[in-house]
This record gives sequence, structure tokens and C-alpha cells, in this order.
Amino acid sequence: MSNPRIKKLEAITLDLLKEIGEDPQRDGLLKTPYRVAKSWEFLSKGYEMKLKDIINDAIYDEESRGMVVVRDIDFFSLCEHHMLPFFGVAHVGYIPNGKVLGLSKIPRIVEMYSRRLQIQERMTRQIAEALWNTVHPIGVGVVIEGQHMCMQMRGVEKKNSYTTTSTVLGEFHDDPETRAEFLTMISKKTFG
Ligand SMILES: Nc1nc2c(ncn2[C@@H]2O[C@H](COP(=O)(O)OP(=O)(O)OP(=O)(O)O)[C@@H](O)[C@H]2O)c(=O)[nH]1
Ligand SMILES: [Zn+2]
Repeated sequence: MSNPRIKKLEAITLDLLKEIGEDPQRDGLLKTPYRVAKSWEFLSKGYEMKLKDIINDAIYDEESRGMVVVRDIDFFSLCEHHMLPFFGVAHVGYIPNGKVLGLSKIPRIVEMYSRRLQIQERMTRQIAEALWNTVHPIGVGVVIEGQHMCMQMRGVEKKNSYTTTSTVLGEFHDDPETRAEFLTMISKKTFG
């Protein structure tokens, strides 16, 4: 049975179909409002995720002060201006300060902030701040490379334009050598 939220999203989609000149009763569209409702439920699930639940206490004591980088984390988000997809990869690095975070939690943080309406700059900052506030590291760096459908399939129609954003906190901000090490680490392609 559909929940009230799905029902509401279905009704909105039905209106949208009519408004763009479609016949919602034609065979191919009969189940479309339901599919779209389910799809939106998935694409916006980040609003209901909580950082504390995602981290799930997976923070471990560790004296290593070497830089940790998780590179090429793919993400799909939606721009808040047009509600069209933007997607790409996120690279996340930090230098532990006595604590390390369970590695899988880094892509989970990316997921939490990408599955909602976003702008790339804010998403970059939110991921960096989440790590900063969770493991209290010596520094954090986040670089996101994205392509925006609102710039490619409509509007300015530049289908080969890519946007890179970064947020650097702590030593990644204060020390150019640390920042350079991070940038070198995210530019190396070991796999793929
Ligand atoms: N800074 C930033 N801008 C974004 C992002 N995603 C989309 N935009 C921009 O949001 C802006 C909205 O501009 P408006 O002029 O209000 O909207 P519009 O008339 O649809 O703009 P065009 O896309 O230029 O046709 C556009 O310049 C988009 O490229 C993002 O992640 N970050
Ligand atoms: Zn947009």
C-alpha cells in the first residue's frame, strides 16, 4: 500500500504530465506517477539521514598521522535551481589526530549530502565539515568534480563543461605542502 507521501508525489506528477501536454491515461504513462514518486523518494533520501546514524560509532583510536584519502567516490545529486541532476566524483582526504573514521563512512557522508537538492559548493563544504566535526582531524580536504545537466541539456547548453569545487580546512588550508600532497594523491590513478 502506498504511503501518503507517495500518494502526494503521484498526484503532483499527474498534474505535471497534464501540464506538459501529455495524456496520463495512455498505456506507457499509467504507472509513471507511481514510478516518479518512488524515484523522488530515493533521490531525496538524504534529508532523512542523520550523520550520527551513518557514523554508527565507527571511530577508532589510531596514532597514525598519515594522510587518508578516499578518491573517486561517485555521486548523483540534483541542483536546487532546476532540480536536474548533477553528478561526478568526490575526493575526500584528512589527517587523523588520534582518531580514524571507518572508511566506508566517507562515501556514506557523500551519499547523505548528495541525495537532496544541492549546489556543488555547499555539498563540498558540508562533506568537509561533517568530517571535521566527527573525527576532529588535523586537516580536511574535499574536491568535487561534477557535470550539471542544467548547463548541458538546457540553458547555456555546454555539454563538455565540468565544475570543480574544493573546501580545505585546518592544515589543508594553512599549509600549501599538505594541500599539494592531497592534490597529488587525488590525481594519481592506481586503478581504472
Ligand atoms: N553556483 C552554483 N550554481 C549552480 C549550480 N547548479 C546550477 N547552478 C546555476 O544556478 C543558476 C541559476 O540562474 P538563473 O538565472 O536564476 O536561472 P536560469 O535562467 O535557468 O539560468 P540558466 O541556467 O543560465 O539558463 C545558473 O547559473 C546555474 O548554472 C551549482 O551547483 N552551483
Ligand atoms: Zn541547475
